[in-house]
Amino acid sequence: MTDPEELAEQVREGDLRIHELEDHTDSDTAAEARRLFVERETGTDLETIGDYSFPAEAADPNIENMIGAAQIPMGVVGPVAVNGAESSLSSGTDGGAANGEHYLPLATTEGALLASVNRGLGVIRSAGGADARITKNGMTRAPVFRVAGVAEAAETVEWVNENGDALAEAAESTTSHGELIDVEPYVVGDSVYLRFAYDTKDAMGMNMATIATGEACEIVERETPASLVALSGNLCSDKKPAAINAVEGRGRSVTADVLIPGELVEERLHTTADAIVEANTRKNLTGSAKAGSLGFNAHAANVVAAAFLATGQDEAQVVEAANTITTMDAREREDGTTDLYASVSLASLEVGTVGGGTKLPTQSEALEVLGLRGGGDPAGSNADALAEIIAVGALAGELSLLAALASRHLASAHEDLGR
Ligand SMILES: CC(C)(COP(=O)([O-])OP(=O)([O-])OC[C@H]1O[C@@H](n2cnc3c(N)ncnc32)[C@H](O)[C@@H]1OP(=O)([O-])[O-])[C@@H](O)C(=O)NCCC(=O)NCCSC(=O)C[C@@](C)(O)CC(=O)[O-]
Ligand SMILES: NC(=O)C1=CN([C@@H]2O[C@H](COP(=O)(O)OP(=O)(O)OC[C@H]3O[C@@H](n4cnc5c(N)ncnc54)[C@H](OP(=O)(O)O)[C@@H]3O)[C@@H](O)[C@H]2O)C=CC1
Repeated sequence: MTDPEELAEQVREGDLRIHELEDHTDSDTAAEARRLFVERETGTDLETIGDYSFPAEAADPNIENMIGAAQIPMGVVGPVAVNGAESSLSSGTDGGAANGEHYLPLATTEGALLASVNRGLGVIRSAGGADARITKNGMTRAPVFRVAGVAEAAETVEWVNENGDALAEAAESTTSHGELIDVEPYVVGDSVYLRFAYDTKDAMGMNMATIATGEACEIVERETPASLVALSGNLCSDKKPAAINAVEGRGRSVTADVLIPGELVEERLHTTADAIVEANTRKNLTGSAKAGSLGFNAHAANVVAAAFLATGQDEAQVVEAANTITTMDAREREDGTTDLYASVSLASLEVGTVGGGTKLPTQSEALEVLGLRGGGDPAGSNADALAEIIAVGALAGELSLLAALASRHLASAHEDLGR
């Protein structure tokens, strides 16, 4: 059937359920029929929501009950200058995945954000670029098992610790890319949690890790007294603020840093290294500690969220992906002037360049702008590079916002650009 009016009427009369439309027609007609139904039920006009530019079929793996698309303005900042081949702060270190200059697409509704990140990136470029490195990589899934008590818990943990190879064989039988890196057991009374960590290469890897862990759980149940209660037991920890991700990492743990000459701070950020350091200490460190914050930064979430929306990452993971500690340090030079050392460390940045939302047409174009669409060579290098570039973007945002605060420009900037 191809008449959206007729299909909408069938939904209204209860002859068809709203999610069954794709069983009777193509994806675009189904979305149109659903839109017509919703328009009539709610007395609305959904013309703009319905005005999307990609075939609805392309979004079949990404959404159910589709009626159209939410359009978020997308801009570009940069270039982001990343010194992947050689460190600018020390010698003889291994290279990073991203190297050179990359334009970074960001999608947001917050005026002044791109201007701010752009300013920070300009300063980083003038300072010779930032270093960025992945220091840990592992996407986690932690099922919870029931045991009778502590004796069975210990028996289960012992078996797991001695049978890593059997667990890896089972888990890796479900994927040609994923590799099981580690299984960390945790016991709480009669519950056993096994935190599986995978190298998921260029995929963010949550489907991959979940499917692989499901397979490994079957052996755990067969070989130990443990009985699976839930494939995710929240020690993973996915889409919740959690200290375990901040400490142990999840996805990519990535750090970026830069040394900015004092005169550049004064010229381009209208303040001094000392003033930025004081703002960082009193705001991002002491203020965050007093607030009981999990992150110790100003607005890393702004860059992470905008990059996630632009490049098709799972937006709910901004919860942990933005978990960042920002440090700023004044480094005195022999001539008596003071440079600014600045860093961000994102503990659990979950990103991919294949799978999930990265395949959607606009998101895939945004990854193309970065030169990072699809799988990397070697596998995993594109997702590593994306993580490093986002980290440098976050560093730029921290620098610019802290400078605006130190020079008392935040309110005026948002009066000018954000209203
Ligand atoms: C707004 C600026 C940058 C002005 O800063 P400025 O130094 O007066 O700007 P400028 O006109 O001299 O330009 C400097 C550079 O900024 C960039 N720039 C400048 N304007 C634009 C523009 N229209 N579009 C794109 N880029 C722009 C651009 O790179 C430019 O260099 P150029 O290319 O000209 O050589 C500065 O005041 C600033 O960064 N303010 C901070 C704003 C900010 O960071 N907002 C973030 C959101 S705040 C928030 O969400 C979280 C919060 C605050 O609640 C968290 C917390 O609690 O801390
Ligand atoms: N299931 C869950 O519990 C959760 C799911 N999600 C959703 O999961 C999705 C992301 O899962 P994810 O596993 O990343 O993606 P997909 O499920 O889209 O799978 C991506 C697949 O791409 C294949 N692939 C091809 N080239 C590469 C490469 N270079 N590197 C890595 N893999 C490659 C892999 O296949 P193969 O494995 O065969 O090698 C991989 O499994 C998102 O849509 C997200 O919203 C989010 C949170 C929880």
